[in-house]
Amino acid sequence: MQNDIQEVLITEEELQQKIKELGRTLSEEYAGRTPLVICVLKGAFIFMADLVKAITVPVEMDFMAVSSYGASTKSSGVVKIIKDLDVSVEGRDILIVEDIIDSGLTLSYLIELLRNRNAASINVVTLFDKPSGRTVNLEARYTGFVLPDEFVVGYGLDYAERYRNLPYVGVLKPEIYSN
Ligand SMILES: O=P(O)(O)OC[C@H]1O[C@H](OP(=O)(O)OP(=O)(O)O)[C@H](O)[C@@H]1O
Ligand code: HPA
Ligand SMILES: [Mg+2]
Repeated sequence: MQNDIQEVLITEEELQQKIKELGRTLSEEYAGRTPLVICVLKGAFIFMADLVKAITVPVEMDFMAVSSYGASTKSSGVVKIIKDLDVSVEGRDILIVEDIIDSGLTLSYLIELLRNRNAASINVVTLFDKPSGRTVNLEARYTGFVLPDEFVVGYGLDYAERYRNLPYVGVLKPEIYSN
């Protein structure tokens, strides 16, 4: 697996340090409240696990699975709900946890959905942002790292379901995509 990586963009240490910082900021933002933290599966599961441990206010958690990339490096443009939330978001302060915003299609779809379900507030924290990929106008309130225009893997991010378990983020060797 390590041999498939051309370049490490963000190390494990850099990721962990940034997540601690985000946790501190979010703990201040939500002081006195109990947000419903929503993990966007599958990609965000590792970030979610580390982030909630760095948040010191009480939180409730739920999970939603959506997919638009499949086994491709390009968004299909169609966001498919694979698993919906278990709880109602009505009147809740929602914190959406994403691994990456690329085209922005996944999040714009989710935000619209949660607005229609009458959430009290909706904030987004994303570990990675790739502004060059954007096809809809959308920004997260909190962003960990801004990435260059390259398809990345690791720390939850996959290519054809592999590489999610790398503890760092990197770029694959080009020959991997043509296999
Ligand atoms: O801004 P966008 O262009 O919509 O891309 C970002 C979304 O794409 C990825 O999910 P994917 O559809 O690959 O599903 P996965 O999380 O199960 O890998 C990623 O985890 C984000 O949710
Ligand atoms: O760069 C990426 N890597 C993995 N999954 C993704 N989904 C959107 N962009 C990416
Ligand atoms: Mg994916």
